[in-house]
Amino acid sequence: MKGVLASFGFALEGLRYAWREQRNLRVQGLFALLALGLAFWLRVDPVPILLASGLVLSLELVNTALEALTDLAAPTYHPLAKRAKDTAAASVLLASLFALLVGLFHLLPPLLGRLGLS
Ligand SMILES: Nc1ncnc2c1ncn2[C@@H]1O[C@H](COP(=O)(O)OP(=O)(O)OP(=O)(O)O)[C@@H](O)[C@H]1O
Repeated sequence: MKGVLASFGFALEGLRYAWREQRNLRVQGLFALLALGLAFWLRVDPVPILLASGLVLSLELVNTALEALTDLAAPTYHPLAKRAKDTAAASVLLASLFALLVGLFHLLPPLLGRLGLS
């Protein structure tokens, strides 16, 4: 049990570090909260928003970890370091684009209805 609690503490430490250092994570967190608030306001199922936001935020954390490891392995320019960083960043971009589509398909129709525009 002590080991589990320690692992949880280390994970929270990682989350605190990434939240402090990574502006993108804070922006993504803000968008997730806004989308979730909108889902509750519109009384639609929040699960798709939770899943899409969880994916984006988790991939941003993995991207942050890969950036740190890349900087450790290649402090000076290396084409493989560039490939690793750019590909990890692409995973966040792709998840964000799909999350945007989820938000549009899921929230836009009820939002337009609520605003009397449909
Ligand atoms: N050691 C390296 N070798 C080659 N290219 C690198 C290296 N470090 C960074 N780069 C490249 O330089 C660009 C900027 O990278 P950098 O890590 O500074 O910012 P970033 O990927 O936008 O991350 P952040 O979200 O922390 O700003 C990216 O295209 C990245 O692939």
